[in-house]
Amino acid sequence: MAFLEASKVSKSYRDKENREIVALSDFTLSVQEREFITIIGPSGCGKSSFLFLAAGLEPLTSGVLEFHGEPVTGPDPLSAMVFQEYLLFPWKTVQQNIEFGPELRHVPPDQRREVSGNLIKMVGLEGFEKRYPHELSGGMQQRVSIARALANNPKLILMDEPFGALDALTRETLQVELLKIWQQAKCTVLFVTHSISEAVYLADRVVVVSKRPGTIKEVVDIDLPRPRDREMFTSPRFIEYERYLKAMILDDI
Ligand SMILES: Nc1ncnc2c1ncn2[C@@H]1O[C@H](COP(=O)(O)OP(=O)(O)OP(=O)(O)O)[C@@H](O)[C@H]1O
Repeated sequence: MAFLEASKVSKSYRDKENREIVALSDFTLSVQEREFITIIGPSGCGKSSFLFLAAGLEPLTSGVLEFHGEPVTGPDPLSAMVFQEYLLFPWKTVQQNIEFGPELRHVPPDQRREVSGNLIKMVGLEGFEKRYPHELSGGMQQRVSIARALANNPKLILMDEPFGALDALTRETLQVELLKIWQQAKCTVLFVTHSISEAVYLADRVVVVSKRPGTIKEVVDIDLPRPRDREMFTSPRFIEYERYLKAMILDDI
């Protein structure tokens, strides 16, 4: 049994004139535990919609979607979402933002402190515990968002263009760190991106979604060794994956 199983999932919305917009159709994907999956496709093809369905934040229109063997019917404490906008509480410090989830779950203060201390180390924010979000760069705020998501010890992390708003260098640094965090946290990641190189660099498998209504065009295994390093970006195999994926997306626009 797959860890996350989508079988013939479809999702429709209604626009203001009550016309149906089919965002996803016949979307079938099996994700295994601890896989790193990236999802790419043309703008508006339903990538974010799929994450929202998997997070239980939107109901499906038809099909079957199961997470750890149970139908997804609403938010699950074993999954967490990270968005492009950092969505931190501006009135809370780094530490308080990270401890928010455990606090809601009535985890005692000393245990919460331990959890946030470990995560602050993991995401490289030591020394910034008492800072407020407005005192941090975009990259640091996104580190806090990732730590906050991890604070509930999720098994599945759904990331919607998390590095989309960051400058190129910060983005590269966070890609490297995310892979380390993923390996340490032993979780499964579904990661939506518009960047083909980011998709290849991070993934075990890249899911290519067709233009709307989004359906899976192809799932490409990324046969590059781990741990990944930046040198790979210029390797012939990496460039070949990029070229192949780009052609597939351009073919659809
Ligand atoms: N809440 C909503 N109500 C109505 N239509 C919606 C809603 N959410 C998404 N849509 C529509 O569904 C389609 C798929 O949107 P979605 O955001 O999932 O695509 P995407 O591939 O993530 O796009 P992008 O790459 O531009 O972020 C789009 O046409 C979008 O306008």
